[in-house]
Amino acid sequence: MIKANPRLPTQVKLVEVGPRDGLQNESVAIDASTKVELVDRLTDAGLSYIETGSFVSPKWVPQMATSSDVFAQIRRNPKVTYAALTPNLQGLQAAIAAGADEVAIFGAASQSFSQKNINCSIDESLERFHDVVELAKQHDLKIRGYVSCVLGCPYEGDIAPEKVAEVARALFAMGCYEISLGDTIGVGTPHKVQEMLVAVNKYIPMDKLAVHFHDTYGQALANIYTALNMGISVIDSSVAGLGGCPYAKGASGNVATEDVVYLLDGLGIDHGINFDLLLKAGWFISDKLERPAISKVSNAMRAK
Ligand SMILES: CC(C)(COP(=O)([O-])OP(=O)([O-])OC[C@H]1O[C@@H](n2cnc3c(N)ncnc32)[C@H](O)[C@@H]1OP(=O)([O-])[O-])[C@@H](O)C(=O)NCCC(=O)NCCSC(=O)C[C@@](C)(O)CC(=O)[O-]
Repeated sequence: MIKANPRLPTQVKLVEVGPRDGLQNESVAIDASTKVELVDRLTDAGLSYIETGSFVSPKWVPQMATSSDVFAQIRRNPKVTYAALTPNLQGLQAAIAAGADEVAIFGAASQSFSQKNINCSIDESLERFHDVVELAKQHDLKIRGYVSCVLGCPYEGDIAPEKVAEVARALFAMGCYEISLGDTIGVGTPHKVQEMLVAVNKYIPMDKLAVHFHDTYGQALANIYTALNMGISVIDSSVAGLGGCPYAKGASGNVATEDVVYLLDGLGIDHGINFDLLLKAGWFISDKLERPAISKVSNAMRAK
């Protein structure tokens, strides 16, 4: 028996982004009750962190307009964190009213993506986030930070690792307890991931970083394996591989939670997920969307 690689973590936390990142780009309106059932199923499957919705402008992302209803109707497990994305004070106030356990602010390492996604420059976004963080702290809410386009931008192409490090550092200094590094358009490959993580790690310890890969070019699992080997132990993923960003044309879904769990099982890394219930949650939402999951593992298991 080959010994486990000592550099790999023994335990990984999965941040389930399916109900938010996964569904935000769906063009057909999905009713709140379907989203609620998805979140409840993910809770039952053992996910400890579920990004349940976002409080953004309904004109910009109509699919998330039902987030308050979803938060009101989910069956909460006190051990689970039900989180929401909040771009500004208005969003934060709505998230507080809805009872979100945690919030996330989301910036970008690309000037053009920042403008398209949240209608302001990177510097303006950091100023805005500062106010959000201050109010969240007053409410004892933990804040997660996202940096998008860490390995490429749909408008600008390559992004310098130093730029990613600069934005991540600013969010961390502001008070985000963890920074999730997003390959929004899924163009990254392992060496680029390494370079980017080394740059960010100059300012932020690995145990305060998470990775958020989209699988557009089929590189997500290779990138995750690279990140695990570098000491990352928090991974964002989306049940059934749902997802795509409305402001990143051609970007496909997040890496599927099912695929990540299968990888972790093969590496002997603990994750706390009930694989069978996770698969069923993925099949539930895939049936609702009337298409197969974007997950090789999910589809292979369903075909058995
Ligand atoms: C940031 C804004 C609001 C700026 O949008 P804006 O138009 O500049 O905002 P504004 O402050 O000028 O307000 C304009 C209108 O929006 C309303 N408004 C203003 N704020 C809110 C709010 N929070 N909730 C509800 N409504 C809001 C506000 O009330 C007003 O309404 P009106 O008077 O015209 O009727 C807009 O650009 C927006 O909502 N963007 C969100 C885009 C988004 O959600 N993108 C997807 C998430 S990011 C992502 O997926 C990437 C990630 C995180 O997963 C990681 C990765 O993969 O890289």
